[in-house]
Amino acid sequence: MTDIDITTPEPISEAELVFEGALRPKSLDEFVGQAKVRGQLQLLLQAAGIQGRTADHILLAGPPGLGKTTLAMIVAHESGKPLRMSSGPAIQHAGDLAAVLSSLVPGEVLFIDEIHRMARSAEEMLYLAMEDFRIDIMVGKGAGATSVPLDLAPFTLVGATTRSGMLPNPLRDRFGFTAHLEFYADSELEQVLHRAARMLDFDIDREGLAEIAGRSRGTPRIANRLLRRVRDYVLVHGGDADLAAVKAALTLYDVDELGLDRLDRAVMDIMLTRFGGGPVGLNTLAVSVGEEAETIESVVEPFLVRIGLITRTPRGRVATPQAFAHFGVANPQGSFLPGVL
Ligand SMILES: Nc1ncnc2c1ncn2[C@@H]1O[C@H](COP(=O)(O)OP(=O)(O)OP(=O)(O)O)[C@@H](O)[C@H]1O
Repeated sequence: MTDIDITTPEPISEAELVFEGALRPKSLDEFVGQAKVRGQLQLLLQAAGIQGRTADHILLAGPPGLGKTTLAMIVAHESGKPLRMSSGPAIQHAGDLAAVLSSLVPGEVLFIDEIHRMARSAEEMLYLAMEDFRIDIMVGKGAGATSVPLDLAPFTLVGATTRSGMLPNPLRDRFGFTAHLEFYADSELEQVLHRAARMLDFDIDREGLAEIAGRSRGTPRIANRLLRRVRDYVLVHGGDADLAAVKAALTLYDVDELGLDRLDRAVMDIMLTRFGGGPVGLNTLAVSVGEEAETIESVVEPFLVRIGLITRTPRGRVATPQAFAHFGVANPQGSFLPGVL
């Protein structure tokens, strides 16, 4: 495993998906953090329950690994309804979507991950389905083609996206509620880790948990993954699972105190040394580090902005004085203050 793998917010193996499944909170009460979103969802589900109808459609927006799939599962669980899972890339034709929609049972929760990557023709079918629980199916070809309306069972759509800006307005407007998931505070990640350690029967002390939380990029998926690597380390080397063991394990995996990975460091290096701190355009940055602009925009940038290493300006991305200080690079705009972070 490389350092890119370990702090990437996407799942990295089948084994990890199984592991995640076991650790997923099953109810809103067990779900740590995102207090505002939790309260909003609770109200929405309770109101639907009182009126005996399906809950409004829900859009979950935010960077990967913050709990969108988990929340979709919780919505189904709390409504006492089955969950059907699909994803944008799997829906490449309107027919793919029609097959899913026409087989839903009443009240079912349909989760579409990466909904911004669905085919355009399917999007249009979804508008009508979301609004009227109905779709039009085209029968025949050419001049003789006719559209046959098909009634659907009422359902709740839960869409997840890392790029809510890429959703067409007519689709976005049809969601009754959009939840913007935020990165987690370190104290919240400590709770996630505490719960996971208990479930894994792994005896690790508070300081150790706090250290893992601080290096997890505000992301529960990464926190749980780092916990597993520390558990491996203690298993192999013996001794207590304490701060020293955590530091040794995470140094081995090249995860620094801020949780930066190789791609983050590559982006910062290019900005600081080649462009003197910027402004640098997104595409220039992506080409310079050999990555997709989408990955830079939805995965790398939000975290670097959040920890204060870069800012977004109308002219491009700009490194902050803290970034120069953290990487020990002289700031052409001002004085060099090592260790400010
Ligand atoms: N609030 C939370 N409390 C406890 N565990 C959480 C929370 N949010 C996420 N997790 C854990 O983090 C892991 C990743 O969560 P999840 O798969 O829901 O993320 P996601 O946002 O759907 O990511 P992606 O969009 O990449 O699928 C799971 O193991 C889940 O148990």
